[in-house]
Amino acid sequence: MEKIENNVCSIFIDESYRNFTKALNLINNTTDKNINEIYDRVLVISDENVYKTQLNKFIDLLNAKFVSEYIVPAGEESKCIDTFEKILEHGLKAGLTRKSLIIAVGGGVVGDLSGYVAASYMRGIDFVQVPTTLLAQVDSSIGGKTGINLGTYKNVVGAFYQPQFTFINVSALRTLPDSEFRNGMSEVVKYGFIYDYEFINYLLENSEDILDKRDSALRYIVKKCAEIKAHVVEVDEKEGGLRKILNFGHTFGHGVEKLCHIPHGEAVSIGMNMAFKLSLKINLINQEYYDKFLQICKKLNLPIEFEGPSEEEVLSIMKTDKKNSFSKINMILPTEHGKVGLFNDIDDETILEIIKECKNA
Ligand SMILES: O=C(O)C(=O)C[C@@H](O)[C@H](O)[C@H](O)COP(=O)(O)O
Repeated sequence: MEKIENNVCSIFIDESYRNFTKALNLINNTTDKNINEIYDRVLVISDENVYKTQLNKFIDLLNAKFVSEYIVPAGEESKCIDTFEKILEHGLKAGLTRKSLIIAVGGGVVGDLSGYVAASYMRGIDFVQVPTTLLAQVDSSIGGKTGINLGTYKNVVGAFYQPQFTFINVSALRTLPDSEFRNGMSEVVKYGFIYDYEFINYLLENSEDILDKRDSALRYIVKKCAEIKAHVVEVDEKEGGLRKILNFGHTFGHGVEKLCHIPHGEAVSIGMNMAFKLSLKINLINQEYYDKFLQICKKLNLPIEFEGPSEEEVLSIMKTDKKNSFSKINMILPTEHGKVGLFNDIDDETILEIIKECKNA
């Protein structure tokens, strides 16, 4: 088991769930304690897909006496006020106290939702992230962004609330459907373009091993992304500055995600394409750099175009992004190899043109 630790994040990376209790003890400065000697009750929140494939294995290894489960339907629709309220009620009925623990076992939806339940229940109880998808392992389970959606407003209700730790079992990725794996690859690629351009070369050179889900490649990419994310979050936990770079691809992406009902990661690669095209148009980058982006998307089968809504509809969703201020859309755009910058002075006409160019006619 490897550990990544800084002043804000604690992350364990392993190949099974066997060392979960060891990680729990390490974080609590105890040795060999059963989970119910540390927490009076445990609530495991998960979704239907994980329930079918992995949850029993995880709960058996937990060896807890006082444990209950709450299973939500798989999909973004579960990240809503209704499910949030039902889980809180379940927590009360199950007798969860301030000395109880919530464990989120699943993808980004389960992690975001469970984290917000933990942040709100009795004004905050401990929680642990156990991400089972690539997207959750490299991104959403790290950094303490928790929350739910409100209608078309994504993640608009929530809190920065750090998990006690994130426990990543990389082998959970082996059984991940290809579409779900691709969903996470967009966020993986994002790290190369915002922070570590060498990583893009690694991804290009090892794309076959990655797509075949070879152990060493999976472990390398999960560790690399977790290290970058943990560092960014340590420098800027509440997104006052540096952390904004993680939004690369998301401002455009959230627009198409909502309107086209496509998975988050797919929307992010389409959103990164829009950001690249815009950078090219306003001469922040050259064609060669954009071609590199196109090359990696092709190698890893990441979508770069959307179908359906008009450019005006996409723009109107972009205008509801919670990162906007003073009526300006804040956008993260590529500026040089492995670097991005924040821009908020792009006029609507230019944005509309770019959205149109990314529409599959
Ligand atoms: O952790 C962050 O900070 C990120 O921005 C990571 C994003 O990849 C992630 O999708 C996040 O959930 C989007 O955050 P939001 O602030 O737009 O809700």
